[in-house]
Amino acid sequence: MQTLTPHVYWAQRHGDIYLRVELSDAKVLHGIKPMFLCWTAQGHGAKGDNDYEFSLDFLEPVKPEVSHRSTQRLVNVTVRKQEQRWWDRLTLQERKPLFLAPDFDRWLDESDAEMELQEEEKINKVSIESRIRKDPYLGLKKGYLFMYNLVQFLGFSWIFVNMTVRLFILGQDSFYDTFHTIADMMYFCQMMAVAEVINPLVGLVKTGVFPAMIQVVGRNVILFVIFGSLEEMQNKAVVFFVFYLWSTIEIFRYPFYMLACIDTDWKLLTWLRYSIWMPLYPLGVLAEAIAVIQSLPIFDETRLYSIPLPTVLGSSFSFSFTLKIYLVLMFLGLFINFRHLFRQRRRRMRSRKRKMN
Ligand SMILES: CCCCCCCCCCCCC[C@@H](O)CC(=O)SCCNC(=O)CCNC(=O)[C@H](O)C(C)(C)COP(=O)(O)OP(=O)(O)OC[C@H]1O[C@@H](n2cnc3c(N)ncnc32)[C@H](O)[C@@H]1OP(=O)(O)O
Repeated sequence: MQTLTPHVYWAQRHGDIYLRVELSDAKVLHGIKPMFLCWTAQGHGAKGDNDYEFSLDFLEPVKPEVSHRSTQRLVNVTVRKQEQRWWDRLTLQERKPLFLAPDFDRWLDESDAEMELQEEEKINKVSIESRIRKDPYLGLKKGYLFMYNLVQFLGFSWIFVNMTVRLFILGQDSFYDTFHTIADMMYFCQMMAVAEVINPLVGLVKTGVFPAMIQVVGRNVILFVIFGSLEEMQNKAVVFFVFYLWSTIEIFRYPFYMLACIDTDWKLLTWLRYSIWMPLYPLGVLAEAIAVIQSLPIFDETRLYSIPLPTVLGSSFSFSFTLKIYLVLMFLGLFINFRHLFRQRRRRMRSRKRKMN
């Protein structure tokens, strides 16, 4: 038996490549690399029973999984593009291989394929919406989330505006009594923020519980344990930076969520929600780390939260040791949440790009 090349017909969509190979009773083997497909089969083609083979150097990378569907007359091969993009041609080399021809049964030009994509998206949206509509408590859930976000937005806006005005009027002096003017409102907002761990837990919002837990536990340790329980920390400038960094993101995040509750999306607000965390988050963690470091000697001196030990093991177990471990956890938490937010941003921006197309 000699190895022959079968006739291959191709067409594309934004996400897929369709290949139709004219072979019957084919037993297929294939190998695929990011930009290369090697396809071999034993089957019945134009020249009878033979080994058939072809290879393609793709114009752009494709995914490693290939799906085959053999019928009595032909083999349909679907290859997924790595990026959802229209290709100018199938192969890397400009000259089309002789065995390859357009599959006019499936052929669409770019604008028709876009229309097909939009139709599919519309159908998906309708089916998702009809599934959602089945939830009898949806209105109640959205109402609760809207009110929660509104209250948080008002709280953090009060904090942000108050601190900004005081900064303009008092300059650096405002740093030192931030805690006494802002703490009550911050206590209120951060206690409410515990709901952000509960919401995904009970399925009210579709996001991970762990990132929210890191965020809420992380902030509340700083607020209640470091600032709240040590008077010596309360008139330090670091309180200003921690509170200012926290409230800056929240005056964008909560209105973004409020709009999401009423299925509205403002481009600039979405961009701000998914972008300004990039400088703010590391700065926030840095400010929090400075607060923890400044509190270590105070905990050592006051022995607050120290655990008394039997005399053979020393006098007591200082809370500052726990805080040193916590410092390491903070940077681990920063890494986990930075990655989470980065993924959320990419997902959001990608879905926006698709909507615009
Ligand atoms: C287990 C305990 C371990 C303890 C370890 C302690 C380690 C300590 C580490 C400390 C690090 C914390 C540092 C931090 O305090 C510093 C700062 O905050 S500095 C200031 C800058 N900070 C930020 O930018 C972070 C802001 N916070 C957040 O973004 C969130 O809290 C976070 C959990 C990090 C991410 O939020 P989420 O996962 O919810 O992502 P999305 O916003 O994209 O939302 C996903 C979808 O859910 C919908 N959603 C979410 N919440 C709501 C809501 N309240 N109302 C309505 N809808 C909501 C949202 O619309 C998205 O929907 P869709 O998918 O349809 O777009």
